[in-house]
Amino acid sequence: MPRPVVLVSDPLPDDALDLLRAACEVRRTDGGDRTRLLAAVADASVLVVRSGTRVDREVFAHAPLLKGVVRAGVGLDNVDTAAADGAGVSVANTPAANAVSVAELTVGLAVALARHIPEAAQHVRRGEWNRSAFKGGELAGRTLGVLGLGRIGRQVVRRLAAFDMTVLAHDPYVADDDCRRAGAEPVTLGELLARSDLLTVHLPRTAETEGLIGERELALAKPGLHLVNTARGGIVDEDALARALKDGRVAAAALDVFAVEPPRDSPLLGLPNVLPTPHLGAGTAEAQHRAGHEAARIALRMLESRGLLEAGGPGGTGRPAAPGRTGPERVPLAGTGARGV
Ligand SMILES: NC(=O)c1ccc[n+]([C@@H]2O[C@H](COP(=O)([O-])OP(=O)(O)OC[C@H]3O[C@@H](n4cnc5c(N)ncnc54)[C@H](O)[C@@H]3O)[C@@H](O)[C@H]2O)c1
Ligand SMILES: O=C(O)CC[C@@H](O)C(=O)O
Repeated sequence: MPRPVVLVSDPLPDDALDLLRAACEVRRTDGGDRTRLLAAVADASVLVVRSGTRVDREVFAHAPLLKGVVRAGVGLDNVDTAAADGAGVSVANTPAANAVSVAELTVGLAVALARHIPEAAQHVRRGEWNRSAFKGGELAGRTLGVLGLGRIGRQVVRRLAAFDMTVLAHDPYVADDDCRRAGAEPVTLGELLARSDLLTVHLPRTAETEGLIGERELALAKPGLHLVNTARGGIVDEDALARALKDGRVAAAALDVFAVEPPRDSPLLGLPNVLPTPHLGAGTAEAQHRAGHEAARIALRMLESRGLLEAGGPGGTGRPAAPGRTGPERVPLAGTGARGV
């Protein structure tokens, strides 16, 4: 049987690539280079991406052999899952792989805002030593608002509750009892905004969540709010947030994500009370190792289930081979609650 082609169009750790190479022909391309991507995907049976590759109808039209797309990471907003369904292509992600890393970055950003750490570091580097210019505030005793109580939101609750914060959460898809068990008081979005000193966003970017925090919502926010977004750009409207930061309704924002990345034209970049990071939430060795390995194993399982790889091979599931299984069978997504087709 010829070795199936797995196209990897975003950075993946070497050990995950080795897992794929043991059973497949692995080809690399740059998902940001559209022309090369469309040419390279022509022979691919599985495409493995992170957030740098837009997988849309045009990609499926250029990929007659494609059976699966694997997103090494959480957000599937860069994959058109309806178009994949139409093309008979399975889609999977690695929903749990980077939750701890994103939660830890969120805590770091919250503390950095509260204590002016980036500005203070720049100050010292400039040879200055004016300690009173950087008076901060404690997180202890303040109120945390978590928007989106999924995997990452829950990890953030656990960590910031240990800072002695009062914790509120808004997530219409989580039952109140479950929310309380996770350590947060369930509240409406309006109450979350009105009561939170620190608001942290952990939603997927969907048609429903795009612009969810806009002018009207920011007007409801408690004066002096600190906002952290490590989820997706566009959930918080950037123009509205820029206005709120300029007039002081929002005191400071830490943003790991932007509506367009890199965010060259964002109205937020020039503001002194914005702490931007370059989409670093999953940027740890541990998260990338977990996501890369999980993505590689899912890719192998997809190939097995389509009869393109012997079951039980390197990294395989060990399930007995099922001759003739070439139909459009769906590979279950890793973890629970993830979306896919
Ligand atoms: N910065 C990064 O590098 C990075 C890394 C991983 C994930 N992310 C982003 O973080 C997001 C959250 O990740 P997760 O693993 O916690 O996902 P998750 O699916 O476990 O949780 C998302 C939660 O949002 C809730 N939700 C959906 N619509 C909502 C709405 N309108 N109002 C309130 N809650 C709503 C869902 O019910 C769910 O509980 C991902 O979708 C991804 O976009 C970013
Ligand atoms: O690929 C990345 O590093 C970003 C991952 C992150 O945004 C995700 O949704 O998992």
